[in-house]
Amino acid sequence: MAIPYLPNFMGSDNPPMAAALLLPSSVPLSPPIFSQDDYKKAAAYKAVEFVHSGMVLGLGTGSTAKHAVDRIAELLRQGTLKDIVGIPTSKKTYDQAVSLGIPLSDLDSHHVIDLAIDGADEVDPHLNLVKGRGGSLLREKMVECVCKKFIVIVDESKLVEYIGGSGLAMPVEVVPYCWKFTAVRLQNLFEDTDCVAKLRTVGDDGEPYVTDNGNYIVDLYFKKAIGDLKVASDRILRLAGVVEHGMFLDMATTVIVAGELGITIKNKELDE
Ligand SMILES: O=C(CO)[C@H](O)[C@H](O)COP(=O)(O)O
Repeated sequence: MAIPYLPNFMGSDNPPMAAALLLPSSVPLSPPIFSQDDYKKAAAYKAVEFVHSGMVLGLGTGSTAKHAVDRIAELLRQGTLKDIVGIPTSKKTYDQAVSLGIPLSDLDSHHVIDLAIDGADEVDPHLNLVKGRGGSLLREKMVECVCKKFIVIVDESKLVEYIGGSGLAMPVEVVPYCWKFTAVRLQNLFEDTDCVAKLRTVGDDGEPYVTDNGNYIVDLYFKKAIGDLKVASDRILRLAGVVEHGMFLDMATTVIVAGELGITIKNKELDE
């Protein structure tokens, strides 16, 4: 079926992806609609092409990374990949990988990781990221900062002009002790951007969301750009009570973006 403007991830070099994205035959020849999840899957499958047998792999967290973990498991089952060791970045990913039979380990046993694949909430033109809207930023950062290669997989909705530019949360993991005090201090750090700090909650009762590490998350909402990101990062990390923040600066080596026009691969070394 020739569909003129199908993105290039439908190419014959990737039949599984093509199959995954083909619309059912009952759908008429009106322009095919690809969902955001189709794009996430396309980016994830493309990233897994960079995985080789024998690698130690950082396994990301979230709805995009989940597709990559599924695909790695599929290639292991097929025997196309062998001797993979996964380092999961959350309990959720750990559970998914265990259920799929991916051999797992941790940072205590593997201090260097060959490749990590993970999603992101925002990607700026310099490949700086916001991560952690899924709540796993601490383990993600611990794993992804020791990777030789860190491939970020996103659909095009995650591209922003500047960090914070989506108007959505920039998460900060904080210890539960006197979190209100820490939230106020965080908000005050960025008062010139009319920043609002909010505790992340779950359920109707407003119970605090608790991370895999037993901490809380304070989400920061910026109304404008926060300026020098390294300075902002240092200021946040200097606050006692802060464990880690969701800005991943200068960490991604490659970003794979899937969208209406197909797949774009941005490499740090080429773009900087
Ligand atoms: O940082 C993350 C989890 O902590 C996720 O990678 C990020 O939230 C993107 O998630 P999704 O792929 O579901 O859009």
